Amino acid sequence: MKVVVGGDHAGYELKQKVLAYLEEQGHEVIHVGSYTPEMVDFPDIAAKVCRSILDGEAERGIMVCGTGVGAAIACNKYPGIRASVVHDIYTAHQCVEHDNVQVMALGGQIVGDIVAKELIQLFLDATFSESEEFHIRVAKLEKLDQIPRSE
Ligand SMILES: O=C(CO)[C@H](O)[C@H](O)[C@H](O)COP(=O)(O)O
Repeated sequence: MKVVVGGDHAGYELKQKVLAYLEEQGHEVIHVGSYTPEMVDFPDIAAKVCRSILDGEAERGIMVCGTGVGAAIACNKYPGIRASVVHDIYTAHQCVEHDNVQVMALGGQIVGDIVAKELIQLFLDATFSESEEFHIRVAKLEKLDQIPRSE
Protein backbone atom coordinates (compact mmCIF):
# COMPACT_ATOMS: atom_id res chain seq x y z
CA MET A 1 0.00 0.00 0.00
CA LYS A 2 1.14 3.59 -0.60
CA VAL A 3 1.48 5.22 2.81
CA VAL A 4 2.47 8.81 3.56
CA VAL A 5 4.21 9.33 6.89
CA GLY A 6 5.01 12.51 8.79
CA GLY A 7 5.59 13.75 12.28
CA ASP A 8 7.02 16.47 14.48
CA HIS A 9 9.94 16.54 16.93
CA ALA A 10 7.89 14.89 19.69
CA GLY A 11 7.05 11.99 17.40
CA TYR A 12 10.42 11.83 15.67
CA GLU A 13 11.83 8.74 17.38
CA LEU A 14 8.68 6.66 16.93
CA LYS A 15 8.19 7.91 13.37
CA GLN A 16 11.67 6.71 12.41
CA LYS A 17 10.74 3.24 13.70
CA VAL A 18 7.41 3.40 11.87
CA LEU A 19 9.23 4.20 8.61
CA ALA A 20 11.55 1.21 9.03
CA TYR A 21 8.60 -1.06 9.87
CA LEU A 22 6.55 0.00 6.85
CA GLU A 23 9.51 -0.54 4.53
CA GLU A 24 10.15 -3.98 6.06
CA GLN A 25 6.50 -4.81 5.38
CA GLY A 26 6.90 -3.88 1.71
CA HIS A 27 4.76 -0.75 1.71
CA GLU A 28 5.52 2.12 -0.65
CA VAL A 29 6.40 4.90 1.78
CA ILE A 30 6.29 8.64 1.14
CA HIS A 31 8.15 10.42 3.94
CA VAL A 32 7.23 14.10 4.33
CA GLY A 33 9.36 14.91 7.37
CA SER A 34 10.43 16.06 9.73
CA TYR A 35 13.86 14.90 8.68
CA THR A 36 15.70 15.88 11.89
CA PRO A 37 14.68 15.83 15.57
CA GLU A 38 14.65 19.65 15.68
CA MET A 39 11.44 21.40 16.69
CA VAL A 40 8.84 21.69 13.94
CA ASP A 41 5.17 22.65 14.01
CA PHE A 42 2.91 19.65 13.42
CA PRO A 43 0.35 21.58 11.29
CA ASP A 44 3.06 22.13 8.65
CA ILE A 45 3.71 18.39 8.40
CA ALA A 46 -0.01 17.52 8.56
CA ALA A 47 -0.50 19.75 5.51
CA LYS A 48 1.95 17.61 3.52
CA VAL A 49 0.37 14.34 4.66
CA CYS A 50 -3.11 15.55 3.69
CA ARG A 51 -1.94 16.95 0.36
CA SER A 52 -0.41 13.61 -0.55
CA ILE A 53 -3.70 11.81 0.15
CA LEU A 54 -5.92 14.40 -1.51
CA ASP A 55 -3.67 14.32 -4.61
CA GLY A 56 -4.00 10.53 -4.76
CA GLU A 57 -0.29 9.85 -4.17
CA ALA A 58 -0.96 7.89 -0.99
CA GLU A 59 -3.93 5.77 0.09
CA ARG A 60 -3.35 6.09 3.84
CA GLY A 61 -1.40 8.41 6.12
CA ILE A 62 0.33 8.06 9.46
CA MET A 63 1.13 11.16 11.53
CA VAL A 64 3.21 10.95 14.68
CA CYS A 65 3.30 13.85 17.15
CA GLY A 66 3.61 13.85 20.94
CA THR A 67 0.06 12.70 21.68
CA GLY A 68 -1.51 12.30 18.23
CA VAL A 69 -4.05 14.97 19.20
CA GLY A 70 -2.61 17.97 17.36
CA ALA A 71 -1.92 15.85 14.31
CA ALA A 72 -5.52 14.60 14.18
CA ILE A 73 -6.95 18.08 14.71
CA ALA A 74 -4.80 19.50 11.92
CA CYS A 75 -5.59 16.74 9.43
CA ASN A 76 -9.33 16.95 10.10
CA LYS A 77 -9.25 20.61 8.99
CA TYR A 78 -8.66 19.44 5.41
CA PRO A 79 -11.92 18.77 3.55
CA GLY A 80 -11.96 15.17 2.39
CA ILE A 81 -9.62 13.97 5.12
CA ARG A 82 -10.80 11.86 8.03
CA ALA A 83 -8.20 11.40 10.75
CA SER A 84 -8.24 9.74 14.15
CA VAL A 85 -5.98 9.30 17.11
CA VAL A 86 -5.36 5.55 17.32
CA HIS A 87 -3.98 4.12 20.54
CA ASP A 88 -6.07 0.99 20.96
CA ILE A 89 -6.63 -2.11 18.94
CA TYR A 90 -10.37 -1.73 18.35
CA THR A 91 -10.11 1.84 17.08
CA ALA A 92 -7.21 0.86 14.80
CA HIS A 93 -9.52 -1.14 12.53
CA GLN A 94 -12.96 0.22 13.42
CA CYS A 95 -12.01 3.76 12.35
CA VAL A 96 -11.49 2.48 8.82
CA GLU A 97 -14.34 -0.04 8.77
CA HIS A 98 -16.97 2.42 10.00
CA ASP A 99 -15.60 5.90 9.28
CA ASN A 100 -13.29 5.33 6.31
CA VAL A 101 -10.45 7.08 8.12
CA GLN A 102 -7.38 7.65 5.95
CA VAL A 103 -4.98 9.15 8.51
CA MET A 104 -4.06 7.55 11.81
CA ALA A 105 -2.42 9.80 14.38
CA LEU A 106 -0.04 8.24 16.87
CA GLY A 107 1.45 9.77 19.99
CA GLY A 108 5.15 9.08 20.28
CA GLN A 109 4.91 10.03 23.96
CA ILE A 110 1.99 7.65 24.50
CA VAL A 111 2.71 4.35 22.73
CA GLY A 112 5.91 2.41 22.20
CA ASP A 113 7.02 0.99 18.90
CA ILE A 114 5.73 -2.55 19.52
CA VAL A 115 2.18 -1.36 20.19
CA ALA A 116 2.43 1.16 17.33
CA LYS A 117 3.37 -1.59 14.86
CA GLU A 118 0.33 -3.68 15.84
CA LEU A 119 -1.93 -0.64 15.53
CA ILE A 120 -0.49 0.19 12.11
CA GLN A 121 -0.93 -3.38 10.89
CA LEU A 122 -4.62 -3.38 11.91
CA PHE A 123 -5.18 0.07 10.43
CA LEU A 124 -3.61 -0.76 7.07
CA ASP A 125 -5.33 -4.15 6.80
CA ALA A 126 -8.78 -2.68 7.49
CA THR A 127 -11.22 -1.77 4.73
CA PHE A 128 -14.34 0.41 4.70
CA SER A 129 -17.46 -1.66 5.41
CA GLU A 130 -19.99 -2.17 2.65
CA SER A 131 -22.89 -1.63 5.07
CA GLU A 132 -25.09 1.23 3.97
CA GLU A 133 -25.30 2.79 7.43
CA PHE A 134 -21.61 3.65 7.40
CA HIS A 135 -21.73 5.10 3.89
CA ILE A 136 -24.67 7.30 4.89
CA ARG A 137 -22.71 8.62 7.87
CA VAL A 138 -19.52 9.26 5.93
CA ALA A 139 -21.58 11.07 3.27
CA LYS A 140 -22.89 13.28 6.09
CA LEU A 141 -19.31 13.93 7.21
CA GLU A 142 -18.48 14.92 3.64
CA LYS A 143 -21.38 17.38 3.70
CA LEU A 144 -19.78 19.00 6.75
CA ASP A 145 -16.65 19.50 4.63
CA GLN A 146 -18.71 21.80 2.42
CA ILE A 147 -19.47 24.32 5.18
CA PRO A 148 -17.78 27.50 3.92
CA ARG A 149 -14.63 28.58 5.72
CA SER A 150 -13.00 31.98 5.60
CA GLU A 151 -9.56 30.50 4.71
O1 LIG B 1 1.45 16.33 20.82
C1 LIG B 1 1.51 17.35 20.20
C2 LIG B 1 0.31 18.09 19.82
O2 LIG B 1 -0.86 17.40 20.22
C3 LIG B 1 2.83 17.93 19.79
O3 LIG B 1 3.55 16.90 19.19
C4 LIG B 1 3.72 18.45 20.86
O4 LIG B 1 4.32 17.35 21.50
C5 LIG B 1 3.12 19.23 21.97
O5 LIG B 1 2.39 20.29 21.48
C6 LIG B 1 4.25 19.69 22.91
O6 LIG B 1 5.13 20.53 22.27
P1 LIG B 1 6.66 20.69 22.61
O7 LIG B 1 7.17 21.71 21.65
O8 LIG B 1 7.33 19.36 22.43
O9 LIG B 1 6.73 21.15 24.04
